[in-house]
Amino acid sequence: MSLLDVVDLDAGYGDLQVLSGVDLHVDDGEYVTIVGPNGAGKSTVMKTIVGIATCLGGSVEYQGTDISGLSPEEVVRERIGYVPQTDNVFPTLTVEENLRLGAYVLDEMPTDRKRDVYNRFPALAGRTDEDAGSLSGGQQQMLAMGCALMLDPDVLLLDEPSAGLAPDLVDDMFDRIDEINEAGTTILMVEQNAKEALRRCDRGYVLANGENRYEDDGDSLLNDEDVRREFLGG
Ligand SMILES: Nc1ncnc2c1ncn2[C@@H]1O[C@H](COP(=O)(O)OP(=O)(O)OP(=O)(O)O)[C@@H](O)[C@H]1O
Repeated sequence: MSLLDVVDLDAGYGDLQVLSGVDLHVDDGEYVTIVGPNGAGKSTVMKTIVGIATCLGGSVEYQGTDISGLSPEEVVRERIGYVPQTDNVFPTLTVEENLRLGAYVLDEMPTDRKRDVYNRFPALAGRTDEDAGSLSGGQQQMLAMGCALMLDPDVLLLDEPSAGLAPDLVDDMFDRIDEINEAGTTILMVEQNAKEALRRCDRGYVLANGENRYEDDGDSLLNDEDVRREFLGG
């Protein structure tokens, strides 16, 4: 049993089926990435795990329990953190207010977690009372991750964390993700920046047309001639 098991998953939006028979697993402590072309269904895998997209068949199991019928709020209570690709902070609320909302399902604001988030992302610590919308793109992405980390998640789902960042910030973002994983949080990440994601992760999946195409450790996928030709631009 893995920490997270996606088994023969069919999923989509309403009647529209996007995923067909997707299998994926993430072990405790692992860093797993999903890559593939635009529209492959990568984000839909994440959205199905967190209860936003519709599971039409198969299952999502977390610590051996089927969670495919849970609402997004129930999934968060299972300590599955999720950072969507866009609109992942409230721009008119302050940094501090965003972090409080990250912990909204908890009965009490966890002060230790907040301190940990500020230690991890010092750029946020000096801007606690500023509106999230006034932060740079990179800082907003860090705040979005901070909100998810407020729950002390066992696993963090990251949907294209490098999207929209200036090139010099992309490496920094990947370094932060490495640090979060090294501190013990399991990572499942979707990335357009496929080469860098595969370099950083333990294992990767290539999805295309809503189906599994390749699965291997990151370096093997990076060095696989077919994967390179079909999906990594040679
Ligand atoms: N809310 C939605 N309602 C209906 N169809 C959707 C919705 N979100 C995504 N889709 C469709 O599902 C398919 C897969 O989209 P998805 O966002 O999962 O792909 P992706 O691999 O993450 O691509 P990208 O890299 O472009 O984000 C696409 O055809 C997309 O148009």
